Amino acid sequence: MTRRRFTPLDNTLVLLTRGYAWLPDLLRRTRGDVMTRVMGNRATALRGPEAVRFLYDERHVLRHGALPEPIQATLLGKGGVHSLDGAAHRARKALFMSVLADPESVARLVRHVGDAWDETVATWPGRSPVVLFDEAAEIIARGACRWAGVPVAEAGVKAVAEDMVAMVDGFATPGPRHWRARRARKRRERWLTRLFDDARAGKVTLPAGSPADLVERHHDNEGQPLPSHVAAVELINLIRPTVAVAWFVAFAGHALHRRPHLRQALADPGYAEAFAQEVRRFYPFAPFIGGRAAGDLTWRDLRIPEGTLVLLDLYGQNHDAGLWEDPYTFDPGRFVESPPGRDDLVPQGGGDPHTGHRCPGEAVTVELLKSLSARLAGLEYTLPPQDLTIPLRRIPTRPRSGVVIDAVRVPAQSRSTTTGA
Ligand code: HEM
Repeated sequence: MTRRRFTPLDNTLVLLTRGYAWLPDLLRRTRGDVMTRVMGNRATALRGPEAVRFLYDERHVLRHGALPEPIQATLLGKGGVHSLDGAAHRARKALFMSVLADPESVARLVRHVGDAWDETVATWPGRSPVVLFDEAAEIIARGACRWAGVPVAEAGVKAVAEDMVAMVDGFATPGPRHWRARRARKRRERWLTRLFDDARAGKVTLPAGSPADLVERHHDNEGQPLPSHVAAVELINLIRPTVAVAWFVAFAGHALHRRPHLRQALADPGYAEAFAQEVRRFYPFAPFIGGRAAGDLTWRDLRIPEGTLVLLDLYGQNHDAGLWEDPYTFDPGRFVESPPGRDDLVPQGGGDPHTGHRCPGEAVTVELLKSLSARLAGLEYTLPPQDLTIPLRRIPTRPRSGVVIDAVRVPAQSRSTTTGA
């Protein structure tokens, strides 16, 4: 019996209205054997660890030309690492790995963000209620700019945080959120292009060894330095997704509200790590990734013509009952004894980050989330009545209220245990 479903109608509208449920529903209906159309392109969708290894093999799927213009003009920028293949990609990726796979560099970032958290949280008792999502974005932006070697006046940090959030928030939607995202990207690319131009003209000095300095001095696979505007895109590719960890911090606040008994356990770094992994698995963030078939391919009994958009269902895989027991239960315990398998847990893509497009920022994400979740759990606060629903139709989603916390108290013990952690 042939099960293949060809759904000839363009699915873009369904994607926009179903959000995170779109691909999981489609794969369930077609039992994983589907050809459809998205944004005018022939597309198919895969899921599971084997599919990860298939898709992240460059002989099968390439990225060049796969990114729609609205995503480049908001989330990712043009000319950056996301759209490269082959030797050009590996050379650029090495730059990111040199910054993000170096434990000392990650620890420096976590320290900067932790210090920014402690400075800011000390002001919360005097100004609560506060919105956890907004505060986390600003705190992380302050720490990330200090770490990256990007000079920002204290008064400018809020605007940087808002622009980084806007680029992420508006990439997958038409309308005002999308136009805000385009304006934010233009503004921040102009800002950082000027920084690189000034550094190259000797008007400013980037702190030696800082991420900004490493981007400025990077040479591509043909021995050429990055043009200033591409350097700006790549520096934003370090700052923007770091600020995006604020989404996970808001989700951590949501999880701690639903399961207050987990608070104490977060003082144990091993448990905090399991908690961070479960936040990344359980809560919806990146729905899927994709590229174009490099030639005519066969995946199991599915024939995929050259040029087809091949999507990997990240959200569906992180909730696949074949991989996870009780996938819709939030349970950090599942990661206490054993860390997640490389190609099982895929909130930030799969495969090997050195050779493929998997996110190079997973260590940063997990370490920041561990540190900030433990700090949050160490505070005393209440949640006033608010809308904590997480709409699955909205990409990217978050608790509608942003997680409002009130009557914040910073216990003396929490101040001494979190400082410098
Ligand atoms: C907030 C949590 C994060 C999420 C949900 C996330 C998600 C992702 C996803 C889904 C991809 C695409 C993988 C693919 O195309 O196969 C990606 C790529 C990437 N991420 Fe992240 N990411 C996060 C944090 C970070 C951080 C903290 C950084 C850097 C500080 C970072 C830098 C990058 C870069 C540079 C790429 C492009 C890699 C390439 O094309 O080779 N991300 N991320």
